[in-house]
Amino acid sequence: MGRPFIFINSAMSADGKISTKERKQVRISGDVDFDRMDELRATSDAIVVGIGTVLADDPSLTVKSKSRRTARKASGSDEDPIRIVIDSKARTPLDADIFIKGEGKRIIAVSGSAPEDRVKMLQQKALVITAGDEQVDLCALMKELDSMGVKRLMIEGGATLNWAMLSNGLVDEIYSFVGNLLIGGTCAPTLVDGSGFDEDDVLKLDLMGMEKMDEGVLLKWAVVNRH
Ligand SMILES: NC(=O)C1=CN([C@@H]2O[C@H](COP(=O)(O)OP(=O)(O)OC[C@H]3O[C@@H](n4cnc5c(N)ncnc54)[C@H](O)[C@@H]3O)[C@@H](O)[C@H]2O)C=CC1
Ligand SMILES: Nc1nc(O)c(N)c(N[C@@H]2O[C@H](COP(=O)(O)O)[C@@H](O)[C@H]2O)n1
Repeated sequence: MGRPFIFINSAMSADGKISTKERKQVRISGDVDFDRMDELRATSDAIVVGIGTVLADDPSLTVKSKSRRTARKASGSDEDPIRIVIDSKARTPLDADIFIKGEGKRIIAVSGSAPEDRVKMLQQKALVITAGDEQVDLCALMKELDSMGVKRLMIEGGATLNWAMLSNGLVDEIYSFVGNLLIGGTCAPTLVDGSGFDEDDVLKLDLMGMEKMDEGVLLKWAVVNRH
């Protein structure tokens, strides 16, 4: 395939929102779903987020369970998967939690349009990969990650990155926890934002499974990619 197996994991409200209109993080998942997410992190080679998520949430993206961290270590891996930020203009703050918390490699994926001084600063903290001219070229990046040994890749959002990955045919499966709340707001991000598909071109999914979890439901979808 020339790229890793790629899945999106996300939590959304019953009306499809993944955070508020101010892009403030909301606890949508319950304990069981957060634990399922932790297992997905622990069994992935790398976790990817967009710069919008880093600026909004400052996530650490670490594996939370001590036993899972220990098991990863025992199998010769770092306690945390490689943590990757898609950041065309190299805006990741130098004091972001992904640099401070956990262990293992960090990658900042930038484009040719990133300011050189910012790239130099980030190189003190992470491996910086340049792919694409104005925006990160996600297809080229996925190929490069594959050649580095990343075979199982978890996408943790946000809405714009999810769109970019899906519209480039780069996603195999989506795991979406739907929580028992409404967030509302025309501008609140949804599972997939971006410019959207045309009517004749909508992306089809196959339902792989559904399960009641916490006070919501977990939906598992396979993406029917066109190529
Ligand atoms: N409930 C959940 O499961 C999750 C919710 N979120 C929420 O999502 C929101 C952030 O989502 P967004 O603002 O959409 O930001 P995002 O995290 O999707 O990052 C998008 C940014 O990535 C950059 N980028 C670089 N190369 C790109 C490319 N090739 N294609 C597209 N974008 C590229 C652009 O600067 C773009 O604005 C936050 O409010 C956060 O709380 C984020 C993760 C999980
Ligand atoms: N799966 C899930 N459920 C929720 O209810 C959420 N609010 C989120 N949010 C995302 O989780 C990330 C936080 O990671 P750390 O705890 O800092 O490791 C962050 O990206 C949130 O947007 N996810």
